[in-house]
Order: sequence, then C-alpha cells, then structure tokens
Amino acid sequence: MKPLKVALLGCGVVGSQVIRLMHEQAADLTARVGAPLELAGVAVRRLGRKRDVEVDPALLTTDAESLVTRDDVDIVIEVIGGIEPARTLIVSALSKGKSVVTANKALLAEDGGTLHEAARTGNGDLYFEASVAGAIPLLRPLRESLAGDHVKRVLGIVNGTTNYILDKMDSSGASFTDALEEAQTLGYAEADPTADVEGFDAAAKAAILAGLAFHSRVTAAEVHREGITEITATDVASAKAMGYVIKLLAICARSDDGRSVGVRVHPAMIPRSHPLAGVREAYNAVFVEAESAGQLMFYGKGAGGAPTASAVLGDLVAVARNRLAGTRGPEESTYAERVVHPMGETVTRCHVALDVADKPGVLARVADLFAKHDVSIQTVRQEGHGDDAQLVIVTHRATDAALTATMEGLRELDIVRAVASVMRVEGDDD
Ligand SMILES: NC(=O)c1ccc[n+]([C@@H]2O[C@H](COP(=O)([O-])OP(=O)(O)OC[C@H]3O[C@@H](n4cnc5c(N)ncnc54)[C@H](O)[C@@H]3O)[C@@H](O)[C@H]2O)c1
Ligand SMILES: N[C@@H](CCO)C(=O)O
Ligand code: NA
Repeated sequence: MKPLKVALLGCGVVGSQVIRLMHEQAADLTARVGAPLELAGVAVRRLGRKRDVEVDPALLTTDAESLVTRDDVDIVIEVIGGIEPARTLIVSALSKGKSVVTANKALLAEDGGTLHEAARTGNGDLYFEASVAGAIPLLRPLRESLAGDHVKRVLGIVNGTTNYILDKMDSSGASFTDALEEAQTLGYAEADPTADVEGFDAAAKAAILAGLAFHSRVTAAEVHREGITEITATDVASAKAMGYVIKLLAICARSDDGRSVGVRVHPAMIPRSHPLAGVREAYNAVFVEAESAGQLMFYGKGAGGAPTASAVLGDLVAVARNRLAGTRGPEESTYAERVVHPMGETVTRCHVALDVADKPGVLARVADLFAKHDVSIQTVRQEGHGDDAQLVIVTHRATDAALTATMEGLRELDIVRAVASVMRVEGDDD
C-alpha cells in the first residue's frame, strides 16, 4: 500500500512526542489507517540542536514553506505555535490540497476563518483536537457526536497552569507569587507566564469551544477575559470559609432566546461540592450541557508532550483515513451566526467583601445601594467588629452591568472603607 506522507512543522515539546509515537506505533497506525504513515520531513528552526527524540537528520529542514508545498506531502502537522509563520504555512498547505492537523489555539482563535476557508477551497481537512484541553477528546464530541443536539452551555477549566497555581493557593495558603514560582520550577508555567495567568490561553480555547458548540464564529478578541494575578491568599481563604474554591473558568453560554452567546474567562468561586472543584493540580475538565444529552463531563490532561501528541495522532489517523476514502471530515459550521453579547448582559452571581465601620445604619445603606441597582442579596454575613468589621455579601443572579454599577457605587459610599474582594460565583444555581 502506498504510504501517506506527513510533514511535521516544529520539533519542540509536542512535535518530538509526535515523532516518537509515529515511530513506536507505526505498525498499529498502519493497520488502523489502512496505509503506512511516513514522515516526509520535519521543519525546525535550527538544524544542529539536541532534541528529545531521535530524528533522521536527512528529514530535517529549516525551509518549512518548501516542505508544506512539496507534491509528495499528503498531510501537514503544525506544532510550531503562534500566528506567523504558522498561518502562512497552514494556508499554503491547505491551498495545495493537503490536510492539516494543528494544536495552535492562538491562531485558530484569532483567525480560524482564514484556515477553514483555505481547507474548504483546497478540499482538505483541518483538524485541531489538541488545541483545546490537550489530550481530552472534546472538540470531536462537539463537532460530531453532539451534532444532533443543542448545546446550551460549555463550562470548564481549560488551563492547567492556572489551575495548578489556584490549587496550590487553596491547599497551602500560598500567595499568588509563591504558587506561580512553584509552578515555574515544576515546568507547568513558562518563564513568561502572561498567556496563562492573564487568561489569554483560556480565552483562545473558549473562543474555539464557543464556535463549535454554537455553530458560529467566535474570535479571542470577543471573549471577556480576566486572569488570576489579582487573586490574594485572603480571597482564597474567604472562599474556603464559605465552602467555595476559586477556579479560572471558561464559560460559553447560549442566551435564553438562542440568538446570542456569552463567552467569558474569569476566576470564580464554585461550591466545593461541584465536580469542577475536585479538579486538582494541572488537570483540565469541561462540562457540556446539551438539551437532549443533559450534562456531560470531560476530564484529563490538558497539556504535556505525550498527552497533546495523543490528540494530534488521533487527528492524524482521522485525516489519513479520510484521504484514503477520498472524503473529508465536517467543515466549519457557522450557519447559526450567533453574535457574542457584551459582558454587561451576562447574568452571574457575585461574592463581595466590604471593609466597613461597625455602626448602626451601615448595613441598611449598603443594602439600599444593591436595591437601587436591582441586585438581590442572597446572604450577608459580618466578620469582626469595631473598625475592623467586614460585610460579606453573596448576591442572587443579576446582570454583570448591574453588579459592576453596584460595585462602583459601593466604592463611593463614605461608610465603605474598601471593597476588599469581588468575585463571581458559579456552579450553584440559587
Ligand atoms: N505543550 C503543550 O502542553 C501543548 C498543549 C496543547 C497545545 N499546544 C500547542 O502546540 C503547539 C506547540 O507547542 P510546544 O509546547 O510543542 O511548543 P515548543 O516551543 O516546545 O515547540 C515549538 C517548536 O517550533 C519550533 N519553531 C518555531 N518557529 C519555527 C519555524 N518557523 N519553522 C520550524 N520550526 C519552528 C521551535 O524552535 C520549537 O522547537 C503550540 O501551538 C501550543 O499552543 C501545546
Ligand atoms: N499552557 C497551557 C497548555 C497548553 O494549552 C496550560 O497551562 O494548560
Ligand atoms: Na482536546
């Protein structure tokens, strides 16, 4: 049987594991695909570098553009990352009729439309399971298994680094800075942790998830994004005292009338009894709620060379089978054309801690301000007394615009010394 030729772009953490697995599992892959998969070349930045995997030096090239357009190449795997040259290389490959497998969430979330269009006109496949939640099969279930259902909400932990940091803060009382340092020492967080801790990585994944779940195109720029850098040990302790844990959540939800979607990434308190609260260390987990299927949960490793390569290889087998069968996988589905509504229209609950003076009338004035903005209070608790009093308030569901206006009003009240902590509450639907 004629082999299918595979060009690999990038031989870093993921790329080196792709090579290892293609080599070690060659016989099984051949049997599963129906033809051998053969590496045609590996594009790297520097030829002489020491690598985590043995590669035939004759396969290495620094000319990625020539590799992806070579006539004998059938499938291109892109694991370089970043926007350029990844975009140009993927578009070149697709325009030449190749199929592409990529793990590049940043590119898909910024300009997925261009890639999908190139796949459509080139009549090839574009698969990207590894781009969201690494090893966890999540995109194929959304794109294929749930294609007959109506997804209402996707909610989950899609960034392992921040989950590791928040888990450390929760279990040991560590500060954000100390927990980040530990995550860096262990290799979870990068030297420049911005993409993870500021929520960019999770926002890109949320955009991809929302697009698939709601059959609409969503870009990273449309995702409301807040990171975890401002979370203090006091926030974590305060959450703990109330039976909550703080997680960085990606939440994609369809509006009640079905016309729009909300897509957001921010830290939130969830009850300790919620299944997502038990997601420890660098693990990922995603809940999908669909009209007929009900609640589904996907859990596993969202990062790491081998786990991510597992998802890449799954896609490789799928696109290879399609090529042999002379068919293609599903195209991008954007027929619903739902718009992303502004964060102000999103309905959430809120936990607020206020430093106040403990004297008559303070609670009444605070409550009055919530009422003025039509925000209903669920619980209120006072801690401390005298000049050290703190009011801890949890609201019922209200629009983010009303909650934001309430917080602004609280900051202006003379009886409020400081708004010590504001955090959204998710996962208990009171
Ligand atoms: N590492 C993970 O756990 C993980 C998980 C999910 C998705 N991803 C995605 O997989 C992709 C790769 O991630 P990684 O962790 O392997 O990164 P990495 O930095 O370890 O590897 C990228 C490699 O690409 C090479 N490269 C850069 N520009 C190149 C060019 N123009 N030509 C040839 N080679 C070039 C780099 O030298 C590097 O070796 C990214 O899109 C990332 O977001 C990674
Ligand atoms: N940096 C990501 C892994 C790649 O998506 C994380 O911490 O989950
Ligand atoms: Na995945």
